[in-house]
Amino acid sequence: MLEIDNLHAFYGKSHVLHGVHFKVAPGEIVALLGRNGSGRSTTAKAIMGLADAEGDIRWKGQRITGLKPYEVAHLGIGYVPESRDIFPKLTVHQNLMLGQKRAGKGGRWSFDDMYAMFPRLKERQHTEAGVMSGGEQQMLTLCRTLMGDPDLIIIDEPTEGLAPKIVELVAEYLRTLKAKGVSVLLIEQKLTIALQISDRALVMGHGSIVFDGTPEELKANPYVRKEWLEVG
Ligand SMILES: Nc1ncnc2c1ncn2[C@@H]1O[C@H](COP(=O)(O)OP(=O)(O)OP(=O)(O)O)[C@@H](O)[C@H]1O
Repeated sequence: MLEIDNLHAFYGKSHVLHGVHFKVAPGEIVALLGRNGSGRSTTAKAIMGLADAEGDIRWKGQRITGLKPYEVAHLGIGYVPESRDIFPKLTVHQNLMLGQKRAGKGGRWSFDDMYAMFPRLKERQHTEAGVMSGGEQQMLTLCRTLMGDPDLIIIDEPTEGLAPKIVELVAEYLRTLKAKGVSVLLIEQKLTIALQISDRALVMGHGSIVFDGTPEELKANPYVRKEWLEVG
């Protein structure tokens, strides 16, 4: 479904991705792990047309390298960046309505689906998004992207800074996506959560993929965990 081969990315003269290659199959949750600065966010940005990229990014057989961000989104790849991405002056419900623009009313998700996943958003549906807490804005960003009905969603550090209870809700959200056939590329620091919910784990180091295997294979590989993830 998503196939990446020999991907290089650049910030000006700085060459930060060096031949990245991996695949995401339909309905698969793939965790993209690695230390800070290893190139995970840049990989997401390169796919979304937000970083200078060379190489092959294929989506459903079509080469999408170098497309504009709105073109990539239009093809069905949703992106939830690390920074919260909401319209602060609009209400929660209005934010979700804007998210729905790509899908129209024919999408697989309803407002009620979002409110069932995150009841706090239902309580606050008429509240201006900008006055909500960081965690609530994070939930809204996830839901707004999902309302566009992507077939793949790329999520950068969704649990960063969230209370454990909300982290559990986010994990449940990811399981719901998978149950409805949405693929997920999950950039995550929390190894335990990432390994619990993912079908496959990728580890990046210095702008390359240094491990690609199942969560069980990663758990059984102390070398990769110690060398590239700093856990024993
Ligand atoms: N806008 C930028 N301009 C120049 N260099 C950048 C920029 N963004 C990231 N880099 C560099 O690119 C490399 C990869 O960074 P990237 O953000 O992709 O890593 P990461 O694994 O996602 O880590 P983090 O969680 O810290 O973002 C790092 O060396 C980083 O310093």
